[in-house]
Amino acid sequence: MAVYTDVAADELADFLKQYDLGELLSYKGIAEGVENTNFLLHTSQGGKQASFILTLYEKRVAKNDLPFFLALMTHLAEHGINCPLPVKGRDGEALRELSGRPAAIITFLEGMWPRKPNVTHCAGVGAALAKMHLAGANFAVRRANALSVSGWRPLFDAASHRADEVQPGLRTFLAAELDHLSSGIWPTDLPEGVIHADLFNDNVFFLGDQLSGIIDFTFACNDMLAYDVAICLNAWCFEPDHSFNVTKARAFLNAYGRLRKLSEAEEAALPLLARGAAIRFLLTRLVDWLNVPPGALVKPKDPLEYVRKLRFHQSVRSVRDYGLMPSGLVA
Ligand SMILES: Nc1ncnc2c1ncn2[C@@H]1O[C@H](COP(=O)(O)OP(=O)(O)O)[C@@H](O)[C@H]1O
Ligand SMILES: N[C@@H](CCOP(=O)(O)O)C(=O)O
Repeated sequence: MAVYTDVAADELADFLKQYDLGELLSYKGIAEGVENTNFLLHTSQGGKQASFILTLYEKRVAKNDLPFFLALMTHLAEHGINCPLPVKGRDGEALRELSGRPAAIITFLEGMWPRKPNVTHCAGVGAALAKMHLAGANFAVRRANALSVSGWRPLFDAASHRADEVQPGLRTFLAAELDHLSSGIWPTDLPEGVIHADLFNDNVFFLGDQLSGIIDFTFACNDMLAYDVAICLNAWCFEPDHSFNVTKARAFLNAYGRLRKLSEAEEAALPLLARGAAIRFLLTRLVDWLNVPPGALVKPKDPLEYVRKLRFHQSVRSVRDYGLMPSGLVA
């Protein structure tokens, strides 16, 4: 997250009167993340201190989708996933408005996101992702993925005229990849369900090496479960020098597969899905890189990291390159 919208102390104190959370002791903007405005709140009630996260939903979040995200967190928490819970006001509502933005308070999750993910972290994420997919199976509310194939072209159109400022040749590289991925080869018949769609290391908390919870459901939607796996391969299994770490990938995929086995079709589609996931994050990063709002407290993420990842996936021939023996083959 980041801080795009400022909230004055008296405005926040008034806002909190709608909740049973006690008195506001302090609050501060959180500089991490890029999508929404987040504040850490400390309140005091009956001599006890408590912490909460206040989110003001910004640019990429459609107001109509907010009930989906809030209901999903509640559903997942009720089905054994450690994730934040929306806090309801005295009127029973979790979603309201603050400083002209849709806003919600969620519970604070203990833990730290790993700055340097190791193999154990990757295995923890694989298990947590599979558990989330299973827990989401009977969630009735639906939300289409606005950032799947048909959502990539508008991002490209918004940024392509300046892409070569970021790296010479980037525009042509992106155009060719987009044409390839939108040429009718994107899978349509793989198992679907609720996906997180942004399970990066800054959205997964650990206490030591033990995964303690997952946050940030503002891209969650219904899509192919294997696409979520592909997003995590991108987010967790590359080194800071952008080389692919097959040991991390194997740990991640095996931990996932122990709880939810990938079908042969899902395995076969993984290189393609990983290319799609790479271009999706490349494009949103590129748009953000070129459009930092003046005065915003935000550190845009490097789009070029995803050029290198995408080139790697382009060279992948089968799931073996991700460290897995394809199902159906004897080891
Ligand atoms: N429920 C939570 N508990 C503890 N910290 C949180 C929680 N939600 C967000 N944070 C903190 O805020 C940061 C940004 O949150 P995130 O949801 O990723 O932002 P964004 O809405 O921009 O995607 C996280 O990296 C974490 O440090
Ligand atoms: N994970 C995305 C950025 C959006 O996620 P946030 O949780 O950091 O706000 C990326 O790495 O491009």
